[in-house]
Amino acid sequence: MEKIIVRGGNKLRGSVKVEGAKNAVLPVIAASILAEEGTSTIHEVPALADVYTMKEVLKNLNAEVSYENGQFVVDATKELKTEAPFEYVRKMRASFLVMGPLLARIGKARIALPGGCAIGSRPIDQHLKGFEAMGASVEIGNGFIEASIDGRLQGAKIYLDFPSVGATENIMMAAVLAEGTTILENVAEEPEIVCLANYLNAMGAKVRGAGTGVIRIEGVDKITAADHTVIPDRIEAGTFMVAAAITQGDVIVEGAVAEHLRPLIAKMEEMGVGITEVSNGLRIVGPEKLKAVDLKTMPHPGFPTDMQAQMMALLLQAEGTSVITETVFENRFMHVEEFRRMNSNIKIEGRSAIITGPNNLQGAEVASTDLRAGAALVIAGLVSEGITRVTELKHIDRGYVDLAGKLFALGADVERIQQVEENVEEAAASLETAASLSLNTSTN
Ligand SMILES: CC(=O)N[C@H]1[C@@H](OP(=O)(O)OP(=O)(O)OC[C@H]2O[C@@H](n3ccc(=O)[nH]c3=O)[C@H](O)[C@@H]2O)O[C@H](CO)[C@@H](O)[C@@H]1O
Ligand SMILES: C=C(OP(=O)(O)O)C(=O)O
Repeated sequence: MEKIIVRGGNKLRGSVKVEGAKNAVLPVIAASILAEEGTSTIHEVPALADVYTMKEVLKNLNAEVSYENGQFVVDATKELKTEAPFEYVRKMRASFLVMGPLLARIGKARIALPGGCAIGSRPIDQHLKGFEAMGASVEIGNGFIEASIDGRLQGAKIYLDFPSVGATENIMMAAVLAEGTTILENVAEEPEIVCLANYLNAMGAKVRGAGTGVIRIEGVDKITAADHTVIPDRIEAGTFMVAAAITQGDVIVEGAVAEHLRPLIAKMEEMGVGITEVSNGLRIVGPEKLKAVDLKTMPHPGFPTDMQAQMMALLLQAEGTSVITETVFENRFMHVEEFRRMNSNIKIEGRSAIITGPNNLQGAEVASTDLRAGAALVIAGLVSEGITRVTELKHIDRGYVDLAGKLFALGADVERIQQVEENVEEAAASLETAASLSLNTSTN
């Protein structure tokens, strides 16, 4: 079984470069299949498990794809197939983002129903409401969602009940080839939405208002491939900012865009962390003592849910009582049990976690429950007494390129190892898992 082993106590120093954003690149790759003509080259594409899954989804749809040295090249000019099987959607919900482009381009899509995951039930009703408003008929059966339209989608006025990131992206991609104008209200305003809109516009779409609460899309007759560079990953940047702060370190996070990180910067500054903009990113200086703060996760520009677990690790070290309220996902406190194994004082009351600190954290064997939880446990290990062993690294690999290696380069005592099992039962269980993993990933 692979583990990340952390021995706490080292202060982080130096520079770390962030990758292109996972949550921007996945919709951008999905959008690339809108192009009936030409080849798109997408730059700054991080080598993440999710990117390889998306590559398989596109290949399965009959697009020609290559991915080398951070460049993802897509030629989707051949006739596309309509189906994304459960094999992919199960590994990564973002596979569902090909539904909008397929409907727009070929009028039909059959995608496996995503189902729930560790952080919540994650329905897709808002995506479907958008497609139906544009004239598509949607049917659910046998674990699949089938959407189709005779002729072209029709522009429509659509109000989202919640500013869902995925629904905003999926509907936006469908609307670029619709007949007439689509007005999308109460949409997500995340930087990743702006990144997608910029790519769509480079391909000849007419999308206005991305980054605000209302997006207006004038349908066009044809989309042509284009080159695009993905924005830096604000969540990876935030993860290193927290790692620097918790160790009283002094780190430059290269590529961090302050504008994308306002809510995190504000909260970390309230805690006493020194943050300054420098020419190539952000410099983070961790204080000797951290102050407790309250925070609530919200859609952008509110505090990002994807930074909640990492901030919990930081708040464990703060003096006093902090309250974290998770409003975006109903079940995103799975890491609390793992933090408790590291000797921390956290109470859960409904959607809030009440943290009393500072905690005298102790190393333990803990499991990543999702990608951000995994990163947060590694961060907690950086200031724990003794050795922390983090397992279930497949989650971390969905969202971080070489997390252990990058922390090591900053001076942390961190390594990723393949541990030989100590007894026969464990070895057998591990072999079984490895066999099923290799079956699941054999297409990657
Ligand atoms: C690949 C990607 O970009 N993932 C991000 C994206 O996920 P994702 O796009 O799945 O997140 P959404 O913004 O859609 O989900 C937010 C909330 O809305 C609910 N909802 C969503 C759609 C819908 O049709 N109905 C509905 O009720 C979800 O269950 C959830 O409670 O945004 C999340 C919220 O910032 C981030 O945590 C994820 O990292
Ligand atoms: C929850 C996340 O991603 P996804 O929506 O891909 O599961 C995340 O990036 O923290």
